[in-house]
Amino acid sequence: MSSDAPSTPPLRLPPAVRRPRLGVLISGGGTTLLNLQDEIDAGRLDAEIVAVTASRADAVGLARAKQRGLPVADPADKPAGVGLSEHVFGYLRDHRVDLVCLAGFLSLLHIPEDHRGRVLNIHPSLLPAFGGLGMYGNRVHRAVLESGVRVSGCTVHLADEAYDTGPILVQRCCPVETDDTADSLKRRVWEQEKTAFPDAIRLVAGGRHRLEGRRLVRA
Ligand SMILES: Nc1nc2c(c(=O)[nH]1)N[C@@H](CN(C=O)c1ccc(C(=O)N[C@@H](CCC(=O)O)C(=O)O)cc1)CN2
Ligand SMILES: NCC(=O)N[C@@H]1O[C@H](COP(=O)([O-])[O-])[C@@H](O)[C@H]1O
Repeated sequence: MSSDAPSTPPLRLPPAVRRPRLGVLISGGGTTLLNLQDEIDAGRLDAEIVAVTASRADAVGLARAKQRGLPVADPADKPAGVGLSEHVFGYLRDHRVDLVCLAGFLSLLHIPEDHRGRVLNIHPSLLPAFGGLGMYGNRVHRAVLESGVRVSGCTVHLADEAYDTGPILVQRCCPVETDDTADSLKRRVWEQEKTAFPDAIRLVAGGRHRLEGRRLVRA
């Protein structure tokens, strides 16, 4: 059967970059963003956060980022009639961002050609399970508990055109305990998220891997 639908070329990882300039996109508390800055300050992650913005003007993390001295663009400055993705990628381009980190960013992004393969997302489950539309924050942990699985964790993946379907870069797992609540599971998964995102940034910036279809392999 033939289709006239335009096919999107497969994602490719970018070339190595010694000290990546990071753009970080948030929607909520900014804990993931501040953890990245903590890792940089501790000398464990050789990177620089050069641009931060959010999908919503009331994201608490924006104030926390400003307090920390990070460069923040106010989402309220988006002109009416300009799409969120167009506005966000214009800002990231202006700041010559190498890698874009979706750190609890809750909107679907339309990723332009010059940023394909450079956008990383962290998700608090072991994808491909418990991902997709409606799966964010504690909703993920509640779905995990209701399913009865005994292991959960987090995934850092390259963002493609859809929610949570891009090639997987890093996964970390942890047990699901029989007396867990969504909050206790969230805390255990977060302990894994703290190192998974920096690991994925180092992996992509290192330039020593490539994608073979969806599979990450040594270059
Ligand atoms: N092009 C891509 N954009 C985004 C990706 C991606 O992989 N490709 N990942 C998401 C992050 N994500 C989980 O990791 C996620 C975020 C939000 C939702 C969701 O259902 N959102 C609601 C709106 C919620 C709100 O604004 O409060 C919705 O779309 O109706 C699902 C998954 C980031 N973007
Ligand atoms: N589907 C995306 C998703 O659920 N992301 C999750 O939201 C939290 C963001 O917290 P923060 O806003 O305090 O950094 C993080 O746990 C992240 O994995």
